[in-house]
Amino acid sequence: MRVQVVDHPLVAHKVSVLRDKNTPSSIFRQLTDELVTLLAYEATREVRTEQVEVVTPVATTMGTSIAKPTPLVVPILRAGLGMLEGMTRLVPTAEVGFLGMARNEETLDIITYADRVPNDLTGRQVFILDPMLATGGTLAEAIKFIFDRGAESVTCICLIAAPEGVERLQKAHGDNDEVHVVLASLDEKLNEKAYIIPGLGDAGDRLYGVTPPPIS
Ligand SMILES: O=P(O)(O)OC[C@H]1O[C@H](OP(=O)(O)OP(=O)(O)O)[C@H](O)[C@@H]1O
Ligand SMILES: O=c1cc[nH]c(=O)[nH]1
Ligand SMILES: [Mg+2]
Repeated sequence: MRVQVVDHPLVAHKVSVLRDKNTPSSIFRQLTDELVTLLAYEATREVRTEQVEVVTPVATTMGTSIAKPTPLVVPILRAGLGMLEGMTRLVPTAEVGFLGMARNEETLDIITYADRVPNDLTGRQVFILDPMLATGGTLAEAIKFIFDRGAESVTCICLIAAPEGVERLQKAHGDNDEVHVVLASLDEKLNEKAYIIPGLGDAGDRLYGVTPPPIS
């Protein structure tokens, strides 16, 4: 497993505004969208391509095209949905599946409440979108879910991670070279409620302005 923290002043600036508790949902959504595009640029470096013939107005040349099967993007509902548009803007030919997952805030167990992902992912490069990697429970489960359907590789694009979550993924997938995690920030730690410190609070609530009932 490879972990990459994107070290760029624009990323650092936008993450700092996201963290601010006074940043309203409208700006939070916009910054999330912008950050995904910056992270996705790095995360897609190894996307499979093929050579194609291109006829310019003056010559014929060989060009590069994203190969089939096209990348599959999987946002983890709810918060990952805030990252979808930024990703598909950068990779418009990508296909999209959806996974609804929520952690029970008491037990920290993960509940998968929606599976809208194709059954057969044989040979596919999959990009999982979720802004927060806290205990790592959600992503560990999501990565396993995607590989169980036959995917070739999984790249997770997250905004903020806790070291505890990265360690959990290392334990689960450390020996798999086909797992890649791209982050905007690796924070200090988790607090006693498993929230990332300093973090930005609950990403879903901040994106959409509401706190849904607990899931069980
Ligand atoms: O690493 P973990 O400890 O599993 O926590 C991270 C998960 O928590 C958040 O989702 P949440 O369960 O709050 O659902 P939501 O997106 O609907 O708010 C976040 O978007 C991750 O999916
Ligand atoms: O800090 C955290 C931890 C889990 N989920 C979030 O949205 N934020
Ligand atoms: Mg939430």
